[in-house]
Amino acid sequence: MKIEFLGTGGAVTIPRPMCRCHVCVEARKRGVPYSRSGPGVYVHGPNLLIDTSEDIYMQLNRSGVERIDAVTYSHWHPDHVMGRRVLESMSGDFRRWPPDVKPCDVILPEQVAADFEERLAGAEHLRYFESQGFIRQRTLTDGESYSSNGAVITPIRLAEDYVYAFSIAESDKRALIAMDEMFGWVPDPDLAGVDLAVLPAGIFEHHPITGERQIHEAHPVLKMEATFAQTLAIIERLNPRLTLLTHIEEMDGLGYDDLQQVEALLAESGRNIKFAYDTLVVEV
Ligand SMILES: Nc1ccn([C@@H]2O[C@@H]3COP(=O)(O)O[C@H]3[C@H]2O)c(=O)n1
Repeated sequence: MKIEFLGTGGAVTIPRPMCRCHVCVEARKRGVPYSRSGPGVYVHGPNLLIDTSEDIYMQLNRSGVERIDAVTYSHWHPDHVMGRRVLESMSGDFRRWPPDVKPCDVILPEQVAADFEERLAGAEHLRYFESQGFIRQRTLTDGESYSSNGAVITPIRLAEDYVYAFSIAESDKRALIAMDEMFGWVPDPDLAGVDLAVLPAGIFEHHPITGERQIHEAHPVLKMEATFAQTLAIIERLNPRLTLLTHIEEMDGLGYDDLQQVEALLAESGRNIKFAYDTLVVEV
């Protein structure tokens, strides 16, 4: 299987509109890999799209994706779902009569399905798409898996229990893809040693090169969002062959070159941890 990073930004993408910080100015000038659009990953093989940020239209048009056999969502947050109308645009037949629509499977882990009923009109929107034949919805109870083109996809509920990571097994390869929300998560031992882990980088309480504090110790976000240091501890336990970090927030003020330096420091201590960037494709 191949993992394609459609977007490696977080809730605040890079560049942030009208921001004049050096990271945003550089991203506006240089584009990818300095720019980072909304969170989204596509898995070639199962042909599975994970999350649809507001940037999904641009991302799919820019990408090597030729068909989507299934879409799933990690959680209800707006930065991960607000591009969902792509399900209509990619499947709808608006001229033939009767229309020749090929529905796409939308696989919802049970808590995500429940949260879509309460949040951002997600369930209403998906029910409309289903009524038009654009999608077929399927809710997975926790522990249940879904097969697509020979790959087995299992949602894994995180400590932030409204959020799921996805274990994807295809022939003798295993990938773990977590789109966000590592706070408090202790990976199950049976996940140890996956070939590839895709994880959110976490927020940078300290500058990863200078060590300088970047987030006030009393900031409430430190009680809600995993930090980069906490993410590194999770990686220690998970012990993947390769880790790719994503969901990199503009407000952390780290550009692509900064993160390349961090990669080099991690490699010096024998850790195979890299920062993903928009359009990156990795063979597992
Ligand atoms: N003070 C804050 C608040 C939030 N955040 C990031 O914004 C994201 C909001 O949605 P999320 O996907 O839960 O992840 C949050 C943090 O990355 C942040 O980095 N700093």
